Amino acid sequence: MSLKGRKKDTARSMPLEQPPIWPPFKSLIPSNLLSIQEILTNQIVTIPHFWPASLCKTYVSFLSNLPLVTTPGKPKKGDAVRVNDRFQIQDASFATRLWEETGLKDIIMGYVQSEDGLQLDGEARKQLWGGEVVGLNPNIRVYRYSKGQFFDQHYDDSNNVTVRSGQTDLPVRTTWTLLLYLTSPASGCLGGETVFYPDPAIKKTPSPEPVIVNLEVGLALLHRHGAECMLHEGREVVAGEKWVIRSDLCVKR
Ligand SMILES: O=C(O)CCC(=O)C(=O)O
Ligand SMILES: [Fe+2]
Repeated sequence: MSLKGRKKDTARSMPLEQPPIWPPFKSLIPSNLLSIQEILTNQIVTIPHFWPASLCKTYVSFLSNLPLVTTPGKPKKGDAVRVNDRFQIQDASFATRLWEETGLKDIIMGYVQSEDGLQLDGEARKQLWGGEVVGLNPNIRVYRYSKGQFFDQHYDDSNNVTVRSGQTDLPVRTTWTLLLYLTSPASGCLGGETVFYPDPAIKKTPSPEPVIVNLEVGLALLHRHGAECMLHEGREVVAGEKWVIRSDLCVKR
């Protein structure tokens, strides 16, 4: 499919809002016990148990009190249909905390590497993440999908943003989407799986089976976006509520 005319997940931001006072990251498991699981080569990985269930629960309670905004009825031309409630904030400080204080930086950068996960050397790591990773997109999005809500098929764009590094603002580019699931069937949420649709290896031949990522409390899902993004969707929630925190991996420009 050509890049033109693709349905996009646009993330128009509303700056000037005061960031929330996010709860502290309690009871995280040590980063050397986290692993990167490959779901689809070069496209989708997961980090199981990235957040413990207790922290996810704390966050769902906290996020429920934020001013979430329900999707405006009709999407703008070229935008995907997203039917959910969203809170969006430019919060460089939270993005840095999420990157540095949760073990994410350690495992993405390969400072720690568990035996049962994806093993990468420096070059392979750079190839996979699309450059030299420097942190997370300060554009933080929180989604709540109630029964009947979904995110229709779309592609995620790569964006040029800046991340704070010490005293300077670094020009960066987003390369992978980060989705952190806070709910799952274990917490009463049914449906809502994130589904990816691979293109056929040879044009005009049947497409491979979709890749379904099931919700798991505390699981982080990362998928490549931009020009090599796979068509994907958030399936309709059929019971309970699906809560997700979204950011993106950023590499140096
Ligand atoms: O909620 C999901 O499972 C998918 C979210 C998504 O595709 C997005 O944020 O761009
Ligand atoms: Fe997406």
